[in-house]
Amino acid sequence: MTLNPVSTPLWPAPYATGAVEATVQVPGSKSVTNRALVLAALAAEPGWLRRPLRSRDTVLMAEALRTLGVGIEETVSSDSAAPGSALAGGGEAWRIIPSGLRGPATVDVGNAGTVMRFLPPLATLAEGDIRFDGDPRSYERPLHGVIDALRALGARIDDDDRGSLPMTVHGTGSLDGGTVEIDASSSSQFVSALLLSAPRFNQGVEVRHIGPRLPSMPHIRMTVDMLRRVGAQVDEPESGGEPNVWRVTPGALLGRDLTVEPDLSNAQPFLAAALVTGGRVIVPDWPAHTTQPGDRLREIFTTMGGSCELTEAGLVFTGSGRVHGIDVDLGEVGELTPGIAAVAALADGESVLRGVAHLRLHETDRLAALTKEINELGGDVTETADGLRIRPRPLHGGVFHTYDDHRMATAGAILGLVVKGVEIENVATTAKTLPDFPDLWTGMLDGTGQ
Ligand SMILES: O=C(O)C1=C[C@@H](OP(=O)(O)O)[C@@H](O)[C@H](O)C1
Ligand SMILES: C=C(OP(=O)(O)O)C(=O)O
Repeated sequence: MTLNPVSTPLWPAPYATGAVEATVQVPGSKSVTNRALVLAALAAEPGWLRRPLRSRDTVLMAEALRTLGVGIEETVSSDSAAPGSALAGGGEAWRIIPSGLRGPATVDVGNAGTVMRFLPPLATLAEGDIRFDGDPRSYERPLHGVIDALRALGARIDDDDRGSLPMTVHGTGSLDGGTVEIDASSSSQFVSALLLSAPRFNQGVEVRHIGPRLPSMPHIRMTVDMLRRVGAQVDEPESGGEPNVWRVTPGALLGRDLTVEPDLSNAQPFLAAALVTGGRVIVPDWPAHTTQPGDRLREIFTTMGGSCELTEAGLVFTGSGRVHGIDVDLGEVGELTPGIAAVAALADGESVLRGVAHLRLHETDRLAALTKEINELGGDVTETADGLRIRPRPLHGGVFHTYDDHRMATAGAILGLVVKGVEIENVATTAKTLPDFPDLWTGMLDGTGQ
């Protein structure tokens, strides 16, 4: 793929004049919010979603479900909070009222992997034609695993033999389901997509992953965990099942009252700020137990020189003033790669990031984009077959292009904290999962930024 930097407004990344000391309330998880919306839409009764993430990806998901007939009411008042819940006293909640899914409809997936992969299985349960379209990049992102699997399970899909978007699912109101083999080595979301709607397939589903290694296992665990919480019966490898095989039994889903955890992958730049400036950042409401891949940051950023403690106040992450290189397989936590690469470029030794070849098909080709942009600031990054080799060099200011990738923008902001004169092109792309990023970032730096 060729990377074509575009010219959009430049955001001067704030430079930290000292150690960052801040408490940062991180908005809700994209991955949890979008799974919860799908499960609530498929439930047999209404449910609540509290502290949902409101970002481009989740609003696209909510809009798509509304287009298919699901009621999603937004409330921003203390009345919406369950007594004693984290929101009592104010906050935002969505009430989700399932109804018969119906077309014809057009779903805009934007560039949201969760929308383009999780909704086609649900669309097979709608009556009528559901057309899927999205950003130009969505045409390039892999979808064949979902399309081929749904066809094998009884669906009719018209994609002009592309195996990608745009496409139309000819929904008939039900899907046979059954056993299907897929190669999910390019995206774990293929597996999650099939499992999430499977309780509503006539025979449920048995998904057998037959390809090489499967990325992002914590996200598949999240899918299984959230399915079980709404009453689905799931057999999976990690509770004694066959390796690479997941089974979901058909059955009705419960409408639940769920409070969304902070997005731990979006906590990454803030923790990185403490690491690279030798400061301290507290992220309130860090869950003690979670399936989110961002929880691995506690270990990864500790290896890279920080230390952390889970306290009543949240996760307290402290930098030591030293940043170390790391040799790590990020296959399970690929979405953390851009932020880790940025920190690695500021370390005292070389880093090797492995197991993330599939990032070439994320929002942009992240391996190419990180290599190009860090090197243009004076860095020494090379692509390997499955990741990056990063040799820290003294960096200088310049424009950091983002290629419509929210995690490129936050990676550039991390560099800008300690490298004067970094300008982020199109910081607004952070709206994909964290529209508040520029404000949260400058707020974090009150007193230590310039
Ligand atoms: O299921 C999910 O919510 C996600 C799974 C992962 O996708 P891949 O397995 O395609 O990397 C991850 O990178 C993405 O940000 C979110
Ligand atoms: C890969 C990502 O997103 P998506 O859900 O679009 O795959 C990401 O958020 O890093």
